[in-house]
Amino acid sequence: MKIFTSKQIHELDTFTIEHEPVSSIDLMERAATALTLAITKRWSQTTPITVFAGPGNNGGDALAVARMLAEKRYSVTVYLFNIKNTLSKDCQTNKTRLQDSKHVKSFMEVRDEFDPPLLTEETLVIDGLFGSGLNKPLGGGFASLVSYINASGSTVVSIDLPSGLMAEDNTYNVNSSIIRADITLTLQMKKLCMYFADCQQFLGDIEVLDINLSEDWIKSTPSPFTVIERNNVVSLIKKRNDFAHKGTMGHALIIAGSYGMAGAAVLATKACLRSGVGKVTAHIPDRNYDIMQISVPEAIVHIDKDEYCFSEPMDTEHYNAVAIGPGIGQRDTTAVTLMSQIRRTSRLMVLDADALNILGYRRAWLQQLPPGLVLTPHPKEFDRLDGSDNNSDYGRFAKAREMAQRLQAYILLKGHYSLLCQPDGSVIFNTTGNSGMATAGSGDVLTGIIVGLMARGYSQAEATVLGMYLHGLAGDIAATDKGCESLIATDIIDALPKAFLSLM
Ligand SMILES: NC(=O)C1=CN([C@@H]2O[C@H](COP(=O)(O)OP(=O)(O)OC[C@H]3O[C@@H](n4cnc5c(N)ncnc54)[C@H](O)[C@@H]3O)[C@@H](O)[C@H]2O)[C@H](O)CC1
Ligand SMILES: [K+]
Repeated sequence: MKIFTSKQIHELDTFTIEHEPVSSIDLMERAATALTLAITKRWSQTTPITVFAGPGNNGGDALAVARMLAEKRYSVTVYLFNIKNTLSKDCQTNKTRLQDSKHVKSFMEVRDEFDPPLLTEETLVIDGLFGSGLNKPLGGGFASLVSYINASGSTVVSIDLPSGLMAEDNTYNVNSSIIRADITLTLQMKKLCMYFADCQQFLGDIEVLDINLSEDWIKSTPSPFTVIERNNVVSLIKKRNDFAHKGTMGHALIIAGSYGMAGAAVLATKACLRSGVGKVTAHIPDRNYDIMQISVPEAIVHIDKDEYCFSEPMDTEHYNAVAIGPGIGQRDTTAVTLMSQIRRTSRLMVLDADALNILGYRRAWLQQLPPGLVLTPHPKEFDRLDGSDNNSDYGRFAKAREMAQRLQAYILLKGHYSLLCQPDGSVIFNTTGNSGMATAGSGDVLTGIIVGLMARGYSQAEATVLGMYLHGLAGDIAATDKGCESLIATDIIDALPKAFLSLM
């Protein structure tokens, strides 16, 4: 599924109007009908409703919804903000239609002074001030109105977007000038901002309302941003050959776990074994030998000459893919060894956790990275790699996208909607996973899955897409049994078989 920018959605609108064909006022009526249905499904006629409409088409939608609700005998009070004395054409038409309707309890057009009405916890506020046409953060009277609505305790339904929220980049927005909706009824498709964690506080629950915008346009218009769907993942899965043996199913090498961090190596290795690969070798310091042998009897264990940490690069020719990082620590010896290991490895490689921290603290080394690496940072690790802090989620997304192009790397940025930035500038958002997966070791499991899939014969792009989807799906399956609060990384590994099976 593609994600389009607000500019593109506007083009989609225009295309639909020309080619369906449908007049723009009838398209607005269609949107309002869907919005009204979504509201009447949830609230009965006894709910007092206050509608705030802006001067553009978001306001036009709101006025049409107000009329439809009033005609269904809801008690509706409407404020239309027309400060500049210009309404969009369809907003103007809907203003006239509303004034002609006999059922609206009260309608007021605000030109300058405005005394906000009493809003109580019983009131349902319909927020149609601004949608995808917002071009800068709200200020002045609109910002005050937004703060007033937010403080009212009323339930708020936002049309298309919470007013004040930009459809894409909210880096420089002002939180207090954005509506905090309980429900956002968004038209046709989710906007880019809806995939970022720092925007969730404004969006509430999101329902996407289909208003039948042109499928031809949607199919034929490219977008660098997409959302993984189940069928994309199912089509990636490789069938196992009936004559397969462990020698033909790939051999993964995992360099992980310094002294005191054996668990990271154990988790990555176990997850890797559950990912369909033939063999897994774990390279660990001597002190962790017994732990690994006992915890994962299926693994081959290769011991570092150092008792405590990763200190000597390995010959990787016998392996199909290599993962480096979970729990390796950040000692200077390990840092130097990491770089020589990267330089001498020609196999597909995933770098995670401490491998990324090492690079984050020695950013000049980034220039020496070969193309084609998979990097799996969480937000903090990415900020270190990028040498910045306080990134907004949009900012981090934009920088990760740029970095993936510059380094020709696959950067999987972990989060609620994990996203994969590819060397060609495309970005794929994941939709599986839950808050229970924000737990120690969860990332080590993901690394194990990805290296297993790469060793098994998947490309970097296939392994990261399939890996992040499976990891989230296994987390979702585990959460149905363990709940988000109690979920631990091992539960994700234990649910991997069911996750795989559900895709077969
Ligand atoms: N394809 C669809 O999804 C459909 C969407 N519809 C609705 O239309 C709006 C977008 O309408 P548009 O007129 O383009 O923009 P807005 O109503 O969001 O606002 C435009 C209005 O606001 C002024 N403005 C912009 N920024 C600011 C600001 N910071 N402060 C004050 N004023 C501002 C701008 O100058 C304009 O006057 C979409 O969200 C849907 O709700 C259609 O109805 C159906 C198809
Ligand atoms: K809105």
